[in-house]
Amino acid sequence: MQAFAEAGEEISGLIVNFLQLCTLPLWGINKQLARKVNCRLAYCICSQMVALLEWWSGTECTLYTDPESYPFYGKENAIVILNHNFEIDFLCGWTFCERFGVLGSSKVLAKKELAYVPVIGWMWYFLEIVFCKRKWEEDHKTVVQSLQRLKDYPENFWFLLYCEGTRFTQKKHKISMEVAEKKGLPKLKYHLLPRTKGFCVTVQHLRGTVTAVYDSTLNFRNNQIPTLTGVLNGKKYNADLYVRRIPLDSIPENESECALWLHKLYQEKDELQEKYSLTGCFPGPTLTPPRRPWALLNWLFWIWLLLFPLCLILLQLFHSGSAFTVFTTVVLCFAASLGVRWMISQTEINKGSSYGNKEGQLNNNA
Ligand SMILES: CCCCC/C=C\C/C=C\CCCCCCCC(=O)SCCNC(=O)CCNC(=O)[C@H](O)C(C)(C)COP(=O)(O)OP(=O)(O)OC[C@H]1O[C@@H](n2cnc3c(N)ncnc32)[C@H](O)[C@@H]1OP(=O)(O)O
Ligand SMILES: CCCCCCCCCCCCCCCCCC(=O)OC[C@@H](O)COP(=O)(O)O
Repeated sequence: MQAFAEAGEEISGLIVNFLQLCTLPLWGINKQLARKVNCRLAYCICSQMVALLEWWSGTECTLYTDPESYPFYGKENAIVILNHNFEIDFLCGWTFCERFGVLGSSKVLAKKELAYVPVIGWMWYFLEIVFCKRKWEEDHKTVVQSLQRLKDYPENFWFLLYCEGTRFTQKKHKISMEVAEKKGLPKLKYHLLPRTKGFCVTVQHLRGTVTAVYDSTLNFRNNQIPTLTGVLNGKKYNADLYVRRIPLDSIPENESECALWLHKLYQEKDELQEKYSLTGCFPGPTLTPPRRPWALLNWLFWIWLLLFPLCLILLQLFHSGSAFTVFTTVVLCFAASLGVRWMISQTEINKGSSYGNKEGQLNNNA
């Protein structure tokens, strides 16, 4: 039955991918309309995952931020900087995007491998997500081109940058601190050394389009180690997100100064994490936006549209008594379920890339 439910979820995503494909002719006629339509279609996919987190697993997401910054959230374009320690950090990010109304349009500087993940990766193609191979010589041109395209984007968007470039592991941390030492930079305890090229080029090319950087730090209470499988199994987590709004004007234009600025920011982020580990909370007031019903309604809509007819088909198949048809259906459902499991495995840190490992330096993304 679980395989059948997972197949249903995947089918809904593939239907949306197909609808996105159907918008291709519109791009030539009215590009801004095509972008808006694709934001709505992407919302249909992302919000199903948000619904799983918010409504199915009941995960609580608390926002720590100052009241003066709060009115800007969702009303401006922003670059979001986030620590990269947890398998579901992107999903917690999506939850806040949903609550501030920018879920369909949210963007990220993502590794190229994710472009090939069915449903999510294909959806990103139509959202004009910026992809990189994490090899700067090859990335520079394409990243700049992709950023330039966002200058006239018709919806407010948040552009997520995991400046650490890869998920935190003890081994990657040790290696990146050796790099820090060689560069004469202070050691970080909770973060990998940030890669500055992507940030500097994003600030440079989105200046005038984006008005602020949201320095964000995510943690889970009581040392929870959240996983996507846990969320799908209905496990409740407690996420704390600290967001500090920094006007883009205050970030240096010069590339080396901009890189130094980012290193200093990560030193401050590290101090904040130290405080969290000592006190179990972030400083300052909490101002958590409530969860909205739209993600849940969209999820229920797809369940109604797909699971009910799929169950009927399944029942009819078993009644038909044709061993071949029953066998084929079961095999197809398990194949779809395996597909979903492979997608989930993309979020697992222990199956992560070798980027940032010493051995991986020669063969970056193997
Ligand atoms: C409020 C919160 C909600 C927000 C949510 C908003 C939106 C949500 C939207 C979508 C969610 C989807 C989530 C999907 C997640 C997918 C994310 C990823 O795929 S992360 C991986 C890809 N992204 C990045 O890597 C971004 C950061 N990286 C960079 O910016 C890089 O600079 C680069 C552009 C990728 C290029 O990388 P490359 O390695 O080729 O070059 P660099 O110049 O950066 O690196 C060389 C440089 O680094 C030094 N070095 C060597 N080894 C290390 C090491 N181990 N650690 C640190 N530094 C190292 C080396 O000496 C060089 O130094 P120098 O520059 O001085 O020469
Ligand atoms: C319509 C809904 C379909 C529901 C299908 C069921 C759930 C399937 C979930 C698949 C989600 C796939 C999203 C992939 C996002 C992974 C983000 C991520 O964390 O990438 C890691 C990179 O940052 C760094 O990689 P590493 O160098 O650490 O390695």
